[in-house]
Amino acid sequence: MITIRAPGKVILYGEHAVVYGEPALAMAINKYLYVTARARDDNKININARDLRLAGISVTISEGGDVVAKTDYGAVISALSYVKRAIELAMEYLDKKVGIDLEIRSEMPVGAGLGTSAAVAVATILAYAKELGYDIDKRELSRLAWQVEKDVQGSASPTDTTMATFGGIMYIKPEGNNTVMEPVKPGANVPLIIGYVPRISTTKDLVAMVRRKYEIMRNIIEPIIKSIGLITKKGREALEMGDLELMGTLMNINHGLLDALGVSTRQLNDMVYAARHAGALGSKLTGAGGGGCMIALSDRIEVEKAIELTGGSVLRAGLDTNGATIVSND
Ligand SMILES: Nc1ncnc2c1ncn2[C@@H]1O[C@H](COP(=O)(O)OP(=O)(O)O)[C@@H](O)[C@H]1O
Ligand SMILES: C[C@@](O)(CCOP(=O)(O)O)CC(=O)O
Ligand SMILES: [Mg+2]
Repeated sequence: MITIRAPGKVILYGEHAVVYGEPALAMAINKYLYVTARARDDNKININARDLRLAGISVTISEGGDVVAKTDYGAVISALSYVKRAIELAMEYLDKKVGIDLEIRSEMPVGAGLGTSAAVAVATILAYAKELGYDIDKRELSRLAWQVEKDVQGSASPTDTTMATFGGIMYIKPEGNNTVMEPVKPGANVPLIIGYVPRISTTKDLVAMVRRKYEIMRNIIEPIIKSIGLITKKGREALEMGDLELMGTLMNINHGLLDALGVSTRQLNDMVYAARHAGALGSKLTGAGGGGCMIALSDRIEVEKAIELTGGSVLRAGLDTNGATIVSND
């Protein structure tokens, strides 16, 4: 039996634009998704995902007290699609099919922009390989997990899977099927507050929504995407110089452009503006949007309170520098 953990991430600059080949700047956070794997002696795959919230349960209670519970089968299968694809690709890559019990736990809200889909893909592939006694190179692990995101999401960048695999702060630029990833050394400590509200849509739907806009009015959407790319490059310089004020200004512009793409919401904007009014140097949504998470560049308690006053929850997280690691191996 083995337990693997993989970190979540926040994107400082560049979400959505990175799906179109622009760079992104991301930081792995010390909040983790855990996968425990135990090989079985049959061919079954048994998945116990404790943190998935599924709507739509129907229960029938008969006279004798028997209870029959039903849930939307399609929704269950779709919710488990990242885990299922991760196992399929791991089996293909290792050319070895063995039944497995998987137990999944997340310290992060699922589907809120912190990259749980990538963390679950990375941790599942690594847990399957290690439980069967194989080593897997981190570059290969991150490539396979990116493939999971591409297959399930339809279109995906390597940002989240790279962060969940390697950790740290990374400048990422997709180049075809390759990923240029450059570790970034910050010139100052970067204080971040994460605020979140529940998200209804998935990353898959939000990425598809931006794609539709891109196809219908490319001459308008493309400059926004390119502009986000320029912000990311400048943001990296600001981070390396430790210029927090410039970083904040760039976050604000980035948020405006994400709003222009249609991926912000009223609740996200409320949190973003409340944080700025309470003294944050900058704030933006992070991840796919549509609800979910925002980040504020600040360490002020007033900023946390302001986010909470809008109805958001606050998550305190620091930097993860290890990426995917073994937690225990019996
Ligand atoms: N703990 C988990 N167990 C099983 N699947 C998970 C878990 N966490 C995330 N996933 C998968 O990832 C999806 C959320 O991914 P996504 O919409 O990309 O949001 P994010 O990556 O920002 O959390 C879930 O709907 C589910 O399919
Ligand atoms: C919107 C996007 O740039 C980031 C999505 O992040 P998350 O799944 O919301 O954590 C998509 C991607 O990079 O594949
Ligand atoms: Mg995701």
